[in-house]
Amino acid sequence: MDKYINQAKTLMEALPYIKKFNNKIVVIKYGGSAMIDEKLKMSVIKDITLMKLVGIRPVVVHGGGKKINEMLEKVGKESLFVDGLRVTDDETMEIAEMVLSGSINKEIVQMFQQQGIKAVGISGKDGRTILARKKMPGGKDIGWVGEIEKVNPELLDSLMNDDFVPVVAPIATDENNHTYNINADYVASALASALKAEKLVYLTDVEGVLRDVEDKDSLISKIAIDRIEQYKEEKVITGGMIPKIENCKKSIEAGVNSVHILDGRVEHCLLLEVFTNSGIGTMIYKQEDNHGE
Ligand SMILES: Nc1ncnc2c1ncn2[C@@H]1O[C@H](COP(=O)(O)OP(=O)(O)O)[C@@H](O)[C@H]1O
Ligand SMILES: CC(=O)N[C@@H](CCC(=O)OP(=O)(O)O)C(=O)O
Repeated sequence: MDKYINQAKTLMEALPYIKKFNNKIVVIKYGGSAMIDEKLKMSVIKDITLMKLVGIRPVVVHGGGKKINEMLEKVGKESLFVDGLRVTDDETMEIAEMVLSGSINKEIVQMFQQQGIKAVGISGKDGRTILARKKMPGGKDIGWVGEIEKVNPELLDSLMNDDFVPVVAPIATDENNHTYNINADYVASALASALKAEKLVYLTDVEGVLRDVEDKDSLISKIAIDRIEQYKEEKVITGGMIPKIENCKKSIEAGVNSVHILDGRVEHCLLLEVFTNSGIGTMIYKQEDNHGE
């Protein structure tokens, strides 16, 4: 009996959130480092399924950096990164596209379909959803790494209007049809901004932004966007966290209501974040909100 009372209580707690998010777009960036095993992957998909069933419009952007590293290792290639971005030569580009658009994208679509949810997998190439140009971080040439020039949300809108969950791989083309590898954190942020999403959630393999990466108890639960540069200079934020946090800032500035970095390895982290008051992970906010840190 107690079990049912508790379930009813949980449902009552979630109801205002269900209403608040009805028909709103939530962009979920599912990072490769949080794709650990089948059980955990399915648990993320089930949470997104539930969000969809209560009327939220989820858009999934996935990464797959870890799997690309594994495939490169198989062909004897080392993975090199500059500020969290993969140095992408011709061969790396080919492998990255095969892994992201071919393998991971279709696996996620298949998992949604197993849950009875309509899903379509695309990359930024499809419907010219993402137009890219070459990115040169600090003037450095790191190969076929793209910067997002423009998002055309037409295809995503029609998929959502037809009740599909769009699943997006972070690959795009430029005007000359060159293929680019784009860090999925940038894609998630650009789509969230273009779609005027209510929420952008990054699922990764850490509790959130940590003051000390080695100490999981050093979580910074709230970060004002004007503190980000300082954290970068102090080397609190390094590697794969750089693209994530820079993009959180961009989305907040573009009007996305809230941006969160969560540990995708925690079961039901998405439900906890979306449907309860007790947020987990790190929330990025605008200075004037005066949330305090
Ligand atoms: N201050 C920080 N707090 C948490 N993680 C950090 C921080 N600075 C760097 N990182 C690194 O960022 C990684 C997450 O980025 P990344 O590996 O690219 O994940 P994803 O595949 O989810 O995009 C963490 O595993 C951690 O090693
Ligand atoms: C340019 C660049 O860095 N592209 C990324 C794309 C995949 C990605 O972003 O995967 P995660 O989200 O799992 O890190 C890469 O090649 O790893």
